[in-house]
Amino acid sequence: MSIQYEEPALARNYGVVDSFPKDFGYGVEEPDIEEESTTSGDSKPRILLMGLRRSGKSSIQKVVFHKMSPNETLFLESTNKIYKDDISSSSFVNFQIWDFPGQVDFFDPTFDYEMIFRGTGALIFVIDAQDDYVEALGRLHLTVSRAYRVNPEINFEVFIHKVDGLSDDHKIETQRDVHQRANDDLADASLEKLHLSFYLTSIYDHSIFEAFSKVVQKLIPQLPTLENLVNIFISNSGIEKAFLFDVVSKIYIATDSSPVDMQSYELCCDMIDVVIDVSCIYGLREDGNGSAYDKESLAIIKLNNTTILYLKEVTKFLALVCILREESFEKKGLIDYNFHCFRKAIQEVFEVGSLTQRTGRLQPSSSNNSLSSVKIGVLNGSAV
Ligand SMILES: Nc1nc2c(ncn2[C@@H]2O[C@H](COP(=O)(O)OP(=O)(O)OP(=O)(O)O)[C@@H](O)[C@H]2O)c(=O)[nH]1
Repeated sequence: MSIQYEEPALARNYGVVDSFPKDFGYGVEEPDIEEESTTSGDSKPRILLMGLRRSGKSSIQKVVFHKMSPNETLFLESTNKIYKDDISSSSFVNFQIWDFPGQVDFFDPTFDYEMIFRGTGALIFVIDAQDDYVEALGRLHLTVSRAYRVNPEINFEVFIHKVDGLSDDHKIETQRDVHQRANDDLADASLEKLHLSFYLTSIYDHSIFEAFSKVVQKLIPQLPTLENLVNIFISNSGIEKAFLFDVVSKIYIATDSSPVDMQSYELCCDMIDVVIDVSCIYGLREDGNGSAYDKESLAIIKLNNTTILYLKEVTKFLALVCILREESFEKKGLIDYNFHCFRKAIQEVFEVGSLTQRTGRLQPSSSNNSLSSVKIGVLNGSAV
């Protein structure tokens, strides 16, 4: 069987945010896979999307990275080629997503799975939870065991998908059952060391963005540094929760160490949508030029429950979105000063535009992971 590879034809569909600058989005033409295999040492880390036909792989990719509305996915045609999508979303989230057709036989001798798995950072296996998943579990086992033998460093992620059709009890029961059976299969094959992570996902809510955020975070070696920086920033600024967002995809690449609740995450995602929409309509220059998101991007929204949402640009692709109480916002000068220090530290950690990656992980070519240069003002609420 010969496998064909397809480049994204016109994948830059931002829907309502059409006026994002061209270089704001995702996707650069990639060389053919054959070419890449010869230079696999410096190819971008890959996230593979695998699973049975119609499990929802293409929908996930389109909704998360191309702003397709969930309803539009009803009209997606079946994928019959490997579809490579280059996600150059920010200076440090820099990877390719490969969407595999459901009917691909990975174990066909003509299929160079060794090359594919060798350069892979994460393998996402999508299981349709609304369907009978026995066959999917068999395929999951075959796929991950083969991939693990080639590259034990891969993160194996299982999306129990389309859970929008399931009641809460049914969701939990399905997750427990899938978890149990998949791990039993691994134990039978003496592959206990192979770790699978499970997520309940749907394109009809924010769960797919949250799951993807966690998958991507595992590929960022600087994650502990980023989390530390967010922690230092919020604890010295009276902020309750903060997310460092990739603005286009709404994936959060880091947050503070308090637990993430879906409502806060959704609120922050909605804020990004509002800010970008308003900016697209009213923020561009009269000649239509300019960017909907730039160095000046800043928004403060007061909710009717004494909560404040605060969004500010960090880098060309990243925004910090914070949730805080109204009384903490009285120390706005302190927050602004601390934010200034935070932004500087982030920029030092990731020298903009100078990313290289090795071993399937995302790496900056030059980074300063030291927190020693971070100065944060904490003088009883007054800015320093
Ligand atoms: N209810 C529900 N339907 C979904 C969800 N995600 C995808 N779908 C639907 O599932 C169907 C198949 O989606 P695709 O994305 O084409 O599936 P695929 O896995 O890429 O399929 P192949 O290309 O054949 O391998 C579409 O009709 C989608 O609208 C979801 O979260 N919930």
